[in-house]
Amino acid sequence: MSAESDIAIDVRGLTKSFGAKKVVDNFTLQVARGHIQGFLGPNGSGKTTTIRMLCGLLTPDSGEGECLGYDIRGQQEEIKRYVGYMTQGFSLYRDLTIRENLEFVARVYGLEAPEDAAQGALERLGLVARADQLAGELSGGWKQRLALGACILPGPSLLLLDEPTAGVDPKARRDFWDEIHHLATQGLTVLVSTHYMDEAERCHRIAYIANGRLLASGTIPEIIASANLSTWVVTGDGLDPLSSELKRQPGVDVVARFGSTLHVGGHDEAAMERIVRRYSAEGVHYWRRDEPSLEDVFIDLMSRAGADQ
Ligand SMILES: Nc1ncnc2c1ncn2[C@@H]1O[C@H](COP(=O)(O)OP(=O)(O)OP(=O)(O)O)[C@@H](O)[C@H]1O
Repeated sequence: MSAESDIAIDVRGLTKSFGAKKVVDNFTLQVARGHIQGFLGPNGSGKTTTIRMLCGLLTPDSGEGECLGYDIRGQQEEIKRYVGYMTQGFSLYRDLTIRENLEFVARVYGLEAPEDAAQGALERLGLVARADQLAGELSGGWKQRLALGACILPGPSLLLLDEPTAGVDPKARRDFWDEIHHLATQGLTVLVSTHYMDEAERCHRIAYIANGRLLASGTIPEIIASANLSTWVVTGDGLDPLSSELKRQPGVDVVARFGSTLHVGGHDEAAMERIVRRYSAEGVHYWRRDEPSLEDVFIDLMSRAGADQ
């Protein structure tokens, strides 16, 4: 890193349009070194576009900032040297073995001893026993792990991971996240986009965007507190008709089904209490006050933003 700053990402007012559509709108974020920053938002909300601006692959229409102390507008080459970017479409050569893939990537990066670098990555990722297996034969979870291994080969200071675990099974996702935490304890900063709530909960801080706008940012308790949502958990029979009915009630902002429960929330606490009293009196359902979950808050943010998902 060029500057001895504790801040790895520091961007202000990033804005980007494609044609007439403003895809990222006045995006501001700071990420401390060694932190895992989660990046969430509905499909098409501008996460990939933001990530591409952070690493110098795309120039913002307006806004400014530094990544690893380098100017995102003028020092793109320096940024690329110290950033590992795992794109959504990250692909490996299916017909090459795992070792050959890693050696190939090491050569592309111009590393001095590609064989040694590949061997180091194999050991670090627990892939030594599979080194001679074709990458095309790996399960989804191992493929992503290999992709992560390729990203960290040149020793980046910052990892930008764009939905790295999409479509990967829960066990493999947990393993992948153990690896991310391991890398962060070694001083790497990680910004990772995801749609999974359990992954969001493993981040130090979260940023949530919809329609290109940053709607919430902070630790999970901070985001939950700032949502100011009074939430009840409802159980009992006939939750689907109840859900449809509640969605039409003024004062109810969130109605979401979670397994055999319904989460119901609103910003107007008095209005919510009136609704709860009325429905509780019917004696059909059991209403219990609870803290809003992170997912409740995101559902609320999304509906308020009018995001189409
Ligand atoms: N090069 C481009 N030209 C035109 N439109 C683009 C381009 N890149 C992205 N877009 C549009 O910008 C919007 C935001 O896309 P982006 O990929 O940044 O969202 P995202 O949050 O990463 O979505 P997802 O979660 O689906 O990956 C989308 O409507 C997309 O179609």
